[in-house]
This record gives sequence, structure tokens and C-alpha cells, in this order.
Amino acid sequence: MYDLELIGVGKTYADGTLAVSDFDLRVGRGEFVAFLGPSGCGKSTTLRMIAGFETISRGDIIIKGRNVSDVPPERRPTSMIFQNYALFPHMSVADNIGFGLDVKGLSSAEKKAKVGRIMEMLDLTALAGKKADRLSGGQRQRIALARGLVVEPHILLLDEPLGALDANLRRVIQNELKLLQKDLGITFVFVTHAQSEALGLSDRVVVMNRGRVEQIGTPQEIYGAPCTEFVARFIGSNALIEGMAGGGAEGLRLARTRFGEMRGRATPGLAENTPVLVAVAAEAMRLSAACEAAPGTNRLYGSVEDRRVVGALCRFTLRLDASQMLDVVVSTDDARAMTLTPGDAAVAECPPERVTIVARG
Ligand SMILES: Nc1ncnc2c1ncn2[C@@H]1O[C@H](COP(=O)(O)OP(=O)(O)OP(=O)(O)O)[C@@H](O)[C@H]1O
Repeated sequence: MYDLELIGVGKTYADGTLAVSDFDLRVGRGEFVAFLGPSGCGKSTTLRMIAGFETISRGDIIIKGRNVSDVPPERRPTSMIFQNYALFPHMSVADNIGFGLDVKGLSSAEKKAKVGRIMEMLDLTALAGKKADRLSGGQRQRIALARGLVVEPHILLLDEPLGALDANLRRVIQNELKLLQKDLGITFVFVTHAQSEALGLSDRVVVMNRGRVEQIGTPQEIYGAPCTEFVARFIGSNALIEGMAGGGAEGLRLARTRFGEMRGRATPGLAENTPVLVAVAAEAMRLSAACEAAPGTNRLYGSVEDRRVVGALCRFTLRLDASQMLDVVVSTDDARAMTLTPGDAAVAECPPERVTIVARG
């Protein structure tokens, strides 16, 4: 049985805004799923519909086999954590955490025990009596998390919970979140517009665009094998080259580009002679000096424009022509053995299994 099923879910707001259409998703127990997409694509609306804070206009939401489409939020086995944490500033940490238990009719001893346990788990015990408005962003984030978890939800829904934190703290809390989720085995559904967060944290990513699902896949699939132009552009770490679809079997297809032929995996059903984008992952290419051009499939010639070391990686930028640049990332160790410097002629070779051809538009 799935933990969460969304079947043809759609939302049209009272003012006629079509926020979500035909959303289909099945989430297994203990999965960590991220909704990723630009602002306004319907991520929060979908999350709120799962929580029950928003009515659904079409379709069904099923949690553990039970249709909850018409069940109010407090009777769903879900907890939601909001981007601004929604803490009560003048309440103590312990009272903030216990707030969700008040509606559950527990005795004060039971409530105290549950709050104590969760504070210990999230390293908040020392802050129990402090007022929420006297705390750092990271501490408030942890309290919001504790408040969501204390009610022992079946599914935890997180709406950009790390949005308000600085980059360092974000990384720390991302790690904590991942460990906690593994530990508890709770299903997490997470909304973000940050690619790195979605790809780094989740088991599966749902990429959304204008209220629709563009692609659902593991981070590797989304990153390495985008299915649509939108996903290829949104993920952003691929070099994108325009071309026309050529022949080939369904698996590996050719694309004709102004830099030569490229062979790669194509989305099924791609018609010949239609405009395509060829996406190549920046770290998948092999870079070498090009004494003389020996054109061939999946060989991109250019001149080195820039070479920069970023931590353990070295990023080369090649200029293929006046309007096309190509980023190639190699390990700093490999780069050390390369004599390539700006102005040198170079060739980037792309293994076909790391090249993706998607239809344009
Ligand atoms: N209460 C509302 N009434 C009318 N339209 C709304 C309402 N709430 C959201 N919308 C619209 O629905 C669409 C989806 O909004 P939603 O907040 O779900 O997007 P999002 O992907 O979560 O964006 P963000 O990342 O900015 O939070 C947007 O066009 C938004 O303007």
C-alpha cells in the first residue's frame, strides 16, 4: 500500500486561477519526496491540499489507502511545517512544541513526556523555557520541526522550511533533516525552489511547471536524464545545445547540431527533423587539447575561455562559437595534469549515455 496517493488532483482558486492540474503521484512509506519548481508553479498549493488546508477542485488524495479528500486537516495523519515556522513569539519553546498536542486531548503528563522526548531528540532541552522570539533562525527551525513531529504524523509536509536560513546553517540542517528522516522512517514531502536542496535531500523529485508535473524521478534521473526542455533548463548544470532530431533506435538517437552530430538518449516518440535540445552534464565530458580537429560524433571543439578552481573541482569554459559556451567540470587533480589555459584549442568528448536529447517547446 502507498503512504500517499494523488490521483488526478487539480486546484482552481475562487478567482479562477488554475494553480494545479492533473497531479498524479504515488509515495511509498518512508520516502523523501521533493516538489521542485519556480515560484508560482503550484508547489505550496499541492502541499496544502495534502495537509487539508486547501480544498481540492478535482481528483482524490489517499493516505494509507483512505480517501482523505474531504477530511479536515486536524483529522489527517499529516503535520505541516511552514516557511516562516509560524511559532508563537511569546510562548516558551516547550509550549510551542506542545501546542499541536493540545487539540489531541492528552493528559498533561503524557504531553510533557512527549514534548520532553522530542526536545531531547532535536537537542532543544536546554532551550525549553526560552521564549521563541529570543532564538536564532536555526533554533526556531528545529522547534518548528519538533512541533511537527511531536504529534507523530504519518507524513510530514515541509514548505520551504530552510528558506529563511543562511547557506551554512542550511547545509547543517539539511544533513540533520536527512538523518532524522532516516531515523524516524516517516514519509517527508518537501517543497523547494532550490535545485541543490531537492537533488541533495530527496529520494525522488517532482519537477513542476505552471501547475503541472514535468517529470518525476530520482535526483540522478532528473539531473542526468531530463525528459523535457523545461527540466533540462531548470536544473541548470547541463550544457544545452540546439539541434534537430535525427534517426536512430528509440534508445540512442542522433541530433544534428551546428557543432556536429550528437548521439544520446532521447525521450520516446521524438519525431525526426523536429527541434531538440541536447543536454550534456558538465562533469560527464572528457576534455583534452585539440592539436587538429578530427570531427566526430559527440566531439565539441572550442577554445578555452576560462579556467577556475572551485574547491575539489575545476571548471573550464569553452567557447564553441560566438553565442555558445560550454562548461566542463573536471576534478582538480585531473585538471592539474592539463596544460590547457585560456586561448587554447580544446575538444570535449561526451559519452552518449550522458547525453540527453529532448524535444523543444
Ligand atoms: N488563495 C489564492 N487565491 C488565488 N490564487 C492563488 C492563491 N494562492 C495561490 N494562488 C496562485 O496559485 C498559483 C500557485 O501558487 P503556489 O503558492 O502554490 O505556488 P508555489 O510554487 O508554491 O510558489 P512559491 O515558491 O512562490 O511559494 C500562483 O499563480 C498563485 O498566484
